[in-house]
Amino acid sequence: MTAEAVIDVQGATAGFGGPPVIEDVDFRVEAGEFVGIVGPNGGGKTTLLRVILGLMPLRAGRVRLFGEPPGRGRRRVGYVPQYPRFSRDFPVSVRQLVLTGRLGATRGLLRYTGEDHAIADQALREVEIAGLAGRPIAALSGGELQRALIARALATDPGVLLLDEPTANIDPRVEHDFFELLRALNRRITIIVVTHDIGFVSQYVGRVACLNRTLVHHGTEALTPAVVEQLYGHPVRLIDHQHGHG
Ligand SMILES: Nc1ncnc2c1ncn2[C@@H]1O[C@H](COP(=O)(O)OP(=O)(O)OP(=O)(O)O)[C@@H](O)[C@H]1O
Repeated sequence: MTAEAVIDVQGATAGFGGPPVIEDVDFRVEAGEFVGIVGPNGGGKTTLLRVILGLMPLRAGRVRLFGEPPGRGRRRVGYVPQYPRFSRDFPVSVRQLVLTGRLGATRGLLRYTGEDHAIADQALREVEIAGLAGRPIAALSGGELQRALIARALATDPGVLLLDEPTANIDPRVEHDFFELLRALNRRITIIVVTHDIGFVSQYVGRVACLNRTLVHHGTEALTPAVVEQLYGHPVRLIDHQHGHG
């Protein structure tokens, strides 16, 4: 018997009343993998993440997270959404933001424990922004805020990290550092990252899943221009950003 998958999506179809946004998607992720999900705007990437988390009903198919229905399994997912649900001007420090990752574990008690603080500090060290712990989140760069959000997700002690477009507001030089960080985190945790950036991500991840309503490609073999053309409907250059902008 094979080890239980972290994520097991079978034949998933979902949408918003009109035609399905994702259709008959099979998507399986094993423990320890680093998987990229790419695809055009509106291709259904965020929808697939929401289906995985049980935040959107399925019209057909089945989802298991750590072998459980998503409503139960999602407690073990560190989700970093595309647009954080708080205002950047909200007057909290980086440490306070990361500590909110412990709220699920405090079981409604209004005080964080010493252990919560230790876990939050460790998460800040792991994403290499311990020096920014006392800074208001309003005073962070886009890249620093992303690291703070990942630290918050890590503070929940997750079994998998799910990141939706984490590099959307990051310039290519910082993006390289950011993916290096994800690569380092992947030594101990399964990571799934949604991105537009097809050329860049394939240098880092072990596997790329290409989603444009259906899963166009889902393998370990390198992306070919033909697959990319099928995905976007037109040829796309696979640009290596490291040698792009100066
Ligand atoms: N709440 C909603 N009601 C109706 N349609 C929606 C809703 N949310 C998303 N959609 C539609 O579903 C489709 C897929 O959206 P989704 O956000 O999953 O795509 P995506 O691949 O993540 O796109 P992007 O790369 O632009 O973030 C889009 O056509 C979008 O307009």
